[in-house]
Amino acid sequence: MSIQIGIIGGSGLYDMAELTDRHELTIDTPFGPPSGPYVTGTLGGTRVAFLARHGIGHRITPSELNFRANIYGFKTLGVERLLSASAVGSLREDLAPLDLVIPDQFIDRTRGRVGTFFGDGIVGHIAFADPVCGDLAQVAYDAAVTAGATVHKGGTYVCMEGPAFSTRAESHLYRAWGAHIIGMTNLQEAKLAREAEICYATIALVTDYDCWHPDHDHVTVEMVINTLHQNARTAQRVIAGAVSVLATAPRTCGCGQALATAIITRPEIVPEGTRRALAPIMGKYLG
Ligand SMILES: CSC[C@H]1O[C@H](OP(=O)(O)O)[C@H](O)[C@@H]1O
Ligand SMILES: Nc1ncnc2[nH]cnc12
Repeated sequence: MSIQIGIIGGSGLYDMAELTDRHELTIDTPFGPPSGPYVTGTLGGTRVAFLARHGIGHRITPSELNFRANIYGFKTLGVERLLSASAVGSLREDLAPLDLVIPDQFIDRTRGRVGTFFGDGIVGHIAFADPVCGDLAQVAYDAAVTAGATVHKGGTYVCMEGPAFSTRAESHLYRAWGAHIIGMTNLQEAKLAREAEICYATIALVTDYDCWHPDHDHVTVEMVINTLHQNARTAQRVIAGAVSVLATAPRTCGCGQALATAIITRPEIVPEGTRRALAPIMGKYLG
């Protein structure tokens, strides 16, 4: 049975306790293994698939994440809308720890990560001016308001390579660029989800003021995890609320047709192996 809603949990969100009728699914992909098993289950009456981004026990660094495999796995399950939850540092005074942000832009400060399904004989270029699905972001925002969270709609997420946190000079630079929050994981996910014609939006949980703020210590993992523990219930309520709305809201955005104008390679010259590997992602365009 196809599962249309996916959830990818980041630091501190390794499981969804409310999931009932749970099954673990190990999915192999042409790009290697995803971060771990997908947990399928029912959340408030709706079937969802959950994946812990960094693996069980948090053992995969942001640079080591197999973003292609993670998105491919969701696609093969039938996922059309993917909600991410992520810990972020704040680059603005008014975005305080425990606040939520639903970002709508990214700045890519990663290096050498694979962030596309294209290659190996097929070339395509998706539009990425608006990297987040506006409809899904609105649902996430509304769910956060309903859950009683302090939530900010929109904002620019700097995706840095890590795993070390930023230097103070970098932190000030990102502020000067007008960015709002910083993390290490969302950019490639958003790109690959778009290529896979999956709606993507992220619920960013502010855990710290990074290192620019004169009145706050530099960021530590302990600080991040302590804040996440305080916010875990809220995050789960927001996700559950969003899922209940998505369950009955038809998909009317353009994400499901993102590849319709993107592929430039003549279908008949796409190598057989590439065609086979990409069948779940773009088979409908390859004849
Ligand atoms: C544990 S602090 C740094 C870590 O937290 C964020 O992870 P995620 O986006 O998966 O919640 C950040 O991107 C870093 O990977
Ligand atoms: N300050 C920070 N920088 C990068 N990733 C983070 N995740 C949580 N806080 C962060």
